[in-house]
Amino acid sequence: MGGNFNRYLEKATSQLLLEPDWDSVLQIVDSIRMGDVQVKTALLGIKKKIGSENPHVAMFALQLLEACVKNCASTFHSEVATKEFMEFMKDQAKTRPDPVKEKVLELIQTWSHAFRNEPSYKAVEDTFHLLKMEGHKFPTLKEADAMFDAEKAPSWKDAETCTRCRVQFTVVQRKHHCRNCGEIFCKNCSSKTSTIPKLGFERQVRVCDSCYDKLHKTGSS
Ligand SMILES: O=P(O)(O)O[C@@H]1[C@H](O)[C@H](OP(=O)(O)O)[C@@H](O)[C@H](O)[C@H]1O
Ligand SMILES: [Zn+2]
Ligand SMILES: [Zn+2]
Repeated sequence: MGGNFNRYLEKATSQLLLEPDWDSVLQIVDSIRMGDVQVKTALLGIKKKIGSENPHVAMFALQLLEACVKNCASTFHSEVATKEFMEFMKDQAKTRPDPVKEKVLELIQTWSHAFRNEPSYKAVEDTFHLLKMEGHKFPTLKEADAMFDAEKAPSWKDAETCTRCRVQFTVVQRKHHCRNCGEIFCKNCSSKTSTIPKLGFERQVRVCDSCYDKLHKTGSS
């Protein structure tokens, strides 16, 4: 699978392109969402292309990064919102000429707005404020660009009894977690699986009975 990713990355950031190769971009987004390529590996590959001396390659890589942040949900966001990656983006903003510099500033501003309620993604906001303080000119924020689903999968709770039926966990009565609410359940109360696209789970993952009903409500309006 990784091989596919690299092939599409080369295609999506080829210096011969006159405009973005959106097919390859979508293939890359899919392979990240399906878990065919590790998020860390994908971001490392994109980062190398952003750092390319060739401004066309760098721009296509930034547009690819923008699409991945918009469509790959929280697993990808948490890799982008790290101090290391934001340090890299800050350096790009300070050392590259336009249009690369302008695109980097635009992305940092958009993400800072989109992640404004996510304390664990603070590195983005810190980078935005720092560059602002240094006097870098940011383009006008387009709210629409920041309206992607930045919802994060909930962290898993721990307890000694099932959240739903209160049965005591033992060496045979094992603990299980619902990926949608993060609560802890016995096997009986979490025997269903579901995809959870809004949290980036494209494959069937374990969910508790009430989350299953919420995710699959027939929408009886
Ligand atoms: O089977 P164990 O060795 O107890 O380990 C448990 C499984 O890994 C569960 O995965 P699952 O939710 O996919 O079942 C996880 O939710 C629990 O936290 C773990 O304690
Ligand atoms: Zn139970
Ligand atoms: Zn649940």
